[in-house]
Amino acid sequence: MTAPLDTVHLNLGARSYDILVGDGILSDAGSRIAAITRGRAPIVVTDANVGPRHLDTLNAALIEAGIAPAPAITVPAGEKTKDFGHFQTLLEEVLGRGIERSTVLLALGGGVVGDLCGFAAASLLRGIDFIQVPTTLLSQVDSSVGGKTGINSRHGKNLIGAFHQPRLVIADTATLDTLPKREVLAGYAEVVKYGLIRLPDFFTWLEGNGQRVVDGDSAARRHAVTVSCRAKADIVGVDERESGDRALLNLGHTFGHALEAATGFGQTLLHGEGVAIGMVLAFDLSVKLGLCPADDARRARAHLAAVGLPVRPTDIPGVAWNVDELIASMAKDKKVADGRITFILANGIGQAFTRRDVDADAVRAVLTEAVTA
Ligand SMILES: NC(=O)c1ccc[n+]([C@@H]2O[C@H](COP(=O)([O-])OP(=O)(O)OC[C@H]3O[C@@H](n4cnc5c(N)ncnc54)[C@H](O)[C@@H]3O)[C@@H](O)[C@H]2O)c1
Ligand SMILES: O=C(O)C(=O)C[C@@H](O)[C@H](O)[C@H](O)COP(=O)(O)O
Ligand SMILES: [Zn+2]
Repeated sequence: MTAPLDTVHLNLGARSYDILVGDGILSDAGSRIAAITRGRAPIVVTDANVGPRHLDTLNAALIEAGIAPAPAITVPAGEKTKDFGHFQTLLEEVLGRGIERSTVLLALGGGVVGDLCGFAAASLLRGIDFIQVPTTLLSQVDSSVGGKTGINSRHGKNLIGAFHQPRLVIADTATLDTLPKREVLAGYAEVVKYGLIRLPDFFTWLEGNGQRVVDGDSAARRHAVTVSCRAKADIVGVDERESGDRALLNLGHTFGHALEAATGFGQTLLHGEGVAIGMVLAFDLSVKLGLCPADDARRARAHLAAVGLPVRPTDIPGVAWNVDELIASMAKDKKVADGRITFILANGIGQAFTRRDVDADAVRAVLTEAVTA
């Protein structure tokens, strides 16, 4: 039985690849994987939550394609795994398997596994192939696509990494059936991001149907993942290395990454939750600067809140936010140029743009209001 799938193509010349989206497609994916590994077993990297739930399906697909699976490498679950220590351990473990330049890594998991495994693939033997099998909503709509890989530093989020494109992405939306609700919501923030950046009609669709996506309705979920992947592929296809429009995908992230850093990259604030709050702050800043109608900011905030996402820092219990620290952290953002932070702002829903010279007093005022609200 072959499950129906949508194919999104990311066009990057010699580095082009397909993103396959569908409900239950992992079981049928063995031959697609075998075509890349040339019939050999990939080295699967997964985490302690995902392996027990989805490794059997992947291994059965490999066996059906005539591949005897190798034992998977399991890393601890969670954001703290995206650090130097776990990166080193992973590299040594993969090297211990006796790899060649034709060895293929396969990331089975969320954005943490994908970013870590992708960076390992970028580094080992100066670059080997890897395949993404994302198992969180966030990784299916965002992190598995586009080739940003890396780890965090004590100086900030994703400050060490490489652009390294996967050879194939297999987004089986059925894997989301085992994902905890809080993680589904965190991923949903990145779905909303595409609407807020440049797809106003998609945002309107989400206002009416987003709850179905969050609740795991199969058709709605597949539609949301496919539209998101198409939106990201369109942007990355013209600006792989973020010299222009790719920065729009960072809507909410300058604030969000600073909020994540302030909470120590753990369970207090998930990446997607930081992005939800950050997008609301970006819209608030746009309104304060007279660039965006207040009603558009209200709609963005209202929708994120309606599905159950945090929309202001004070929605996160038990954190004493420090505005100076947040601003210092934002100053280490990768989009800083000539000492000035680049913000992603919006003229309205679906009308995001980048702006370098943002009034520092306005940024401080927006943050101060948000942490005291
Ligand atoms: N490279 C990019 O372009 C990009 C884009 C967005 C986010 N990111 C990064 O992605 C990371 C966040 O990714 P994430 O939200 O997927 O987090 P994650 O990888 O930590 O996964 C979230 C949690 O869900 C568990 N999990 C994963 N799949 C599961 C499943 N199917 N069933 C049950 N549990 C499951 C994981 O073990 C983990 O505990 C952040 O580090 C962020 O910076 C990268
Ligand atoms: O792919 C991109 O480009 C993005 O910005 C997607 C973001 O959702 C993602 O969180 C990314 O990792 C952030 O990139 P960074 O360069 O700000 O670390
Ligand atoms: Zn993100």
